[in-house]
Amino acid sequence: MLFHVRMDVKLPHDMADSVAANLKQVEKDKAQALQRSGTWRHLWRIAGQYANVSIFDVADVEELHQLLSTLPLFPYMTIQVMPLCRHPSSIHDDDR
Ligand SMILES: O=C(O)CC1=CCC(=O)O1
Repeated sequence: MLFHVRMDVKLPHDMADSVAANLKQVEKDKAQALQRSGTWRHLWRIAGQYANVSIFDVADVEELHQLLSTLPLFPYMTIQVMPLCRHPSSIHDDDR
């Protein structure tokens, strides 16, 4: 199942720079591993915002929740999820 996910990140102003840098690095490592495995299909920065739009390819909504809720930045993100299904006019065979 494909899901469109928007993540808005808001780190506390009083978070130490070193803590923030470490969290971002661990998040990056996890995100890149999930991209390599094909689970995190797309990752886009929303221009001008500390936010991203992503496409996840997971078995079901439980897997998506497990994945999102264990991201290192999860406590600092507002997340919006949209389930996707194939558009009848799509020419992309992997849109499912
Ligand atoms: O910077 C973000 O948008 C949050 C994030 C998701 C994956 C990652 O590496 O950073």
